[in-house]
Amino acid sequence: MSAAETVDNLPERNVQPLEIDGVTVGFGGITALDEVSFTVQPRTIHALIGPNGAGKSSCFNAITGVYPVRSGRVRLGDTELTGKSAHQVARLGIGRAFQNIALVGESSVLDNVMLGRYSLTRGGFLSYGLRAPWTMRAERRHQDRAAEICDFLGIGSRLHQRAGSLPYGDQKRVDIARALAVEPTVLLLDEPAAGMNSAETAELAELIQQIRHGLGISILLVEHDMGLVMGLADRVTVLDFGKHIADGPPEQVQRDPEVVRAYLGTTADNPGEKEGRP
Ligand SMILES: Nc1ncnc2c1ncn2[C@@H]1O[C@H](COP(=O)(O)OP(=O)(O)OP(=O)(O)O)[C@@H](O)[C@H]1O
Repeated sequence: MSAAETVDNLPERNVQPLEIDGVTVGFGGITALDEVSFTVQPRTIHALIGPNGAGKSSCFNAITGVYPVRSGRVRLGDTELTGKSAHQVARLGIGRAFQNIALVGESSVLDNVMLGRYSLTRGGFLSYGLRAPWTMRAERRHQDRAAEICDFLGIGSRLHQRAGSLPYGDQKRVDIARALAVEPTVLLLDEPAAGMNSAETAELAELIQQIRHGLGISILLVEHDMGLVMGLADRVTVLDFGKHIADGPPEQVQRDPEVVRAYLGTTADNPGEKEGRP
């Protein structure tokens, strides 16, 4: 491992706009995202909403290099993310917490957060396996940073507990800590409030604000809990059937007739039923 991989020498990061520009994603005959464009401005909380099957997850997967894009571009400032692997995208500053918490339940909180940290090292697990002294020094510094992130998220006292033994809300924090461990300038949160009660959701809202203000990064949020979205987001982008249908501040978007139709949409033949939702 080279000195460039030590914690102090991680690249300085400016928080840049994340630009999704005319992105199309498809699977065979299905167009999951159809020339979608929007920009997440630095240090804002930006929500991406839409009914089931609207293309929100596909959009996250296109940004993070999990799904290939058929056309269009994803850029972070001047840096091209299009066509990069998930690992490269993480290294370039995009952290992602998943809808279904995917922690290694038997491992400690610290070890789970360190999984995010390894994406910052060129050699990854293999170089740690060799256990050279400089590698071990670097690992300690990465562990210190992981512990700092956990402290910031209020789980500093849980570092050595089994991740799987924690209450749901704390497991979500570990998941977010792991995403923050890549030192992102943009954090993608995929339905963070899913499965939470109202008290947990209120705590989550506070946590998201704390991340934005405390770390000064941008947050792109996919969420079905409209109370959370409207209370938190600076800007909201709405998708429906893979298309971008609205964009603006929450109070404007929730009055938009296109958005109301997408959520409450009825067909003339079948009033009261949603139009062809899967
Ligand atoms: N891997 C895939 N293979 C085939 N079709 C897919 C795949 N991923 C998504 N789709 C299809 O793309 C469309 C958009 O799905 P996507 O999961 O992106 O929507 P979503 O807005 O995230 O929905 P939800 O709110 O239900 O999670 C749907 O028709 C879905 O069936």
